[in-house]
Amino acid sequence: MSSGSSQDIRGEAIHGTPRSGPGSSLVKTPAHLNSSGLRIEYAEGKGRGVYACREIPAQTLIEISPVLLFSAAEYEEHGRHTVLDHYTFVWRDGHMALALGLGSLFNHSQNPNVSYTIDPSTESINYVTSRRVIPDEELCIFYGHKLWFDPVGTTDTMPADAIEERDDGWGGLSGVADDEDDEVARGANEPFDSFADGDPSQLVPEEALPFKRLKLTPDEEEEGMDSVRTEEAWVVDLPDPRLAATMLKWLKQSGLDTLSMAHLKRIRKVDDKMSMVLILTREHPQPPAFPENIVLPPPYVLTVPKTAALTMTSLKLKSSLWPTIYAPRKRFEPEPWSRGKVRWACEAIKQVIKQAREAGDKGEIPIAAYVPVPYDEETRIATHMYEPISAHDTRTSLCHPLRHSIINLVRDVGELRASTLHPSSTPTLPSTPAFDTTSPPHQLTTAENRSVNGAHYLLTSLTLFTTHEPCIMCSMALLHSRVKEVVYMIPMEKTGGCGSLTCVPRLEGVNHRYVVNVWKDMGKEWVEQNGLEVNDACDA
Ligand SMILES: C[S@@+](CC[C@H](N)C(=O)[O-])C[C@H]1O[C@@H](n2cnc3c(N)ncnc32)[C@H](O)[C@@H]1O
Repeated sequence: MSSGSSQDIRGEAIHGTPRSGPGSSLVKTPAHLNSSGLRIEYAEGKGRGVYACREIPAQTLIEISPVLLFSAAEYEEHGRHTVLDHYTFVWRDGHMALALGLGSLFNHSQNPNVSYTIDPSTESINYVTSRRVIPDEELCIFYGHKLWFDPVGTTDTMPADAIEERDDGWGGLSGVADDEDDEVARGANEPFDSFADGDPSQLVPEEALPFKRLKLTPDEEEEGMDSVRTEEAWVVDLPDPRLAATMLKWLKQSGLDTLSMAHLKRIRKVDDKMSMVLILTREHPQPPAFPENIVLPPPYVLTVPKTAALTMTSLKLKSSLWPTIYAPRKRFEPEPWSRGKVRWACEAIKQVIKQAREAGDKGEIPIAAYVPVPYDEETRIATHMYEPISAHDTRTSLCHPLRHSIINLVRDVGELRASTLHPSSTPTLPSTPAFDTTSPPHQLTTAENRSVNGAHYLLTSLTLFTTHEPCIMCSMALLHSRVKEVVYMIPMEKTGGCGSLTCVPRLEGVNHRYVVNVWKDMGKEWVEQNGLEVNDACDA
């Protein structure tokens, strides 16, 4: 597993000296209490292995193994000269790791039925089935191409390049998918059907989802003074504490009591000295003028925190500038997904790919977007979405640089919903091509306008799937549309507004944030084979 060169030790173990390494079959295998229906058994020519006692659906979390970490030096000096060399692999920061529990007993297969992700925060590895596993089937992971033993198993045909590079230890496991990296699961041959069976109400563990959710809010918040965000405000000293009530009343009446300072306490008391923060200088560049009956010293500018304190440490730091409100935020807790909902997403992804391919066949840029009928009944009723809607890119056919699939779709969905509320208001829906330039739009009456109330561009509560990452323009349009969630497949390094170039819903100050889910990386080859490759400068 390690990248050491202790061939002799490996050789001894592989060829089976009892108790000297993996593969000794002189000892009975222990029972295992793992509740996922796994057992340990000898696997012909491989030593112990992990087997399924019953059928296990795809994407089931079957084991969480804590790991023991060794420093690189400790490992180099001791570990690698022992049998541990068969079991340890490269972790992060140069550490070596030994999986406890069942983790060290999964054998290698070229066609694995189990994938794994490391979780550095709990120093553990999660093992998830990448396809349906039948009773008594051996559960195997993929160690990588550089093996240090001769793999056993009919399907384990070694690629030539792997044979050449064989003595590199458990290099493959150094490629364990790290949840901070993108890879979610292996077994990419069945990318969209792994959830086809199993209980639809069963919740899917985060690491088994076929997409990765982008974090929209930072976890760490201002734990050092240099990271505290500040701005300037007008402050006045109150020589007489009784003036505080009069001033508060005046602030309210004069409209200076704005929400932008809700994170600050109005009054600061240091020893006997009382001061009051009045207004941010960006909102009021000049010092506010007090009414004649209130006699106070002139206001002065002071640096104050820009936001509330999320942690006790930041409260202490911020309050040293000005008393600040403590408002611990719930960490970003993503909504759990059930197998049924993942299945729904897989179907939507298949649809959007189909639409994009068809667009490509017609000579358009092969990018499409799709809003399926919402998964749950409640949202279907609330949104009036009983038909899926899709749109593709029409920049080529309409010779118009703004006809991106998402812009087309936002308009189509919005208009469909507006027409559901007011059938007379939008007579030509959904429009294909998405921008019908021939028929003039119906002019809404004032009353219609009021009750449609933005429904003609709103995607509130809906999930939008797109083949390619939305560009910044489209990401902004999605923000205005109040879409709930966006799922995309192909990141757009040069133009993407949902994680690549920037992440619009993560920007400070935006008044709506939508969830962004990035489908697991299908690889460049897959993109090419499916006709979804677009010019680097193109965006969705
Ligand atoms: C992490 S251990 C796996 C558990 C091991 N079979 C045991 O009994 O402890 C890795 C070792 O298992 C053996 N092994 C794993 N997969 C194998 C395979 N496909 N064919 C042959 N040996 C295998 C090799 O000896 C390897 O060094």
